[in-house]
Amino acid sequence: MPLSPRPGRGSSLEGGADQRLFEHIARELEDKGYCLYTGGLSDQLDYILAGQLPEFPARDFRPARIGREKTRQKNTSIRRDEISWITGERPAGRAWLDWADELRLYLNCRLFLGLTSFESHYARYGEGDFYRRHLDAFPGEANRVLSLVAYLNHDWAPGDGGEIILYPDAAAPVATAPAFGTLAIFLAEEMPHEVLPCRTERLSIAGWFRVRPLETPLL
Ligand SMILES: O=C(O)CCC(=O)C(=O)O
Ligand SMILES: [Fe+2]
Repeated sequence: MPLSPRPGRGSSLEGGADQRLFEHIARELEDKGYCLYTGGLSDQLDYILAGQLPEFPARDFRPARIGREKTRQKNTSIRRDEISWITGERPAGRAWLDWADELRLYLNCRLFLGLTSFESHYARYGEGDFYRRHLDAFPGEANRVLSLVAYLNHDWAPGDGGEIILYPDAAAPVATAPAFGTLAIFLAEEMPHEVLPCRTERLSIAGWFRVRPLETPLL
């Protein structure tokens, strides 16, 4: 399915509706170190995210691992999802990477973050799957700086589990259901978080803005 900008509505590359969302994210990051956004998507982002579902690549999912490069390992007591890296070869994935790049440039201007790249994968949690409390980056490694998760689950019900819980340093934990249109953005080195066990399939895209390019290929 081709996924070019929605006809007649303007590309997000031209700026527009998403600028308000970008500014909201910047403010929340400044204030709290995270943003859990449930405020409604622009037409463009709604279209981009809805476009991922038909492309959800059924065959190249593989069990997620923890750690990076030499220390990478599968550990199903910590993490049970399956992932598929987004390479940008397919139109929906490309549109998502382009959108994330606009956000990267905005946040660089606004918060001087110096983000240089973005890596992202689809994630599929099956019934009973979870991701225990963790950080997305080891402090001081100057690697993954900002995490971005977009949820793709229409009709997510309260009993379906799968909430993401953020654990801010100086405030009570916050939980959000992985409903379609919700975005979670948080500082990767500073925000412990977890995914509670799911009672049904849970689809998402997770990505990380980095301050230096990948040294080894994605596995
Ligand atoms: O899917 C989520 O809500 C968060 C996933 C996550 O923490 C990760 O992939 O590192
Ligand atoms: Fe994480």
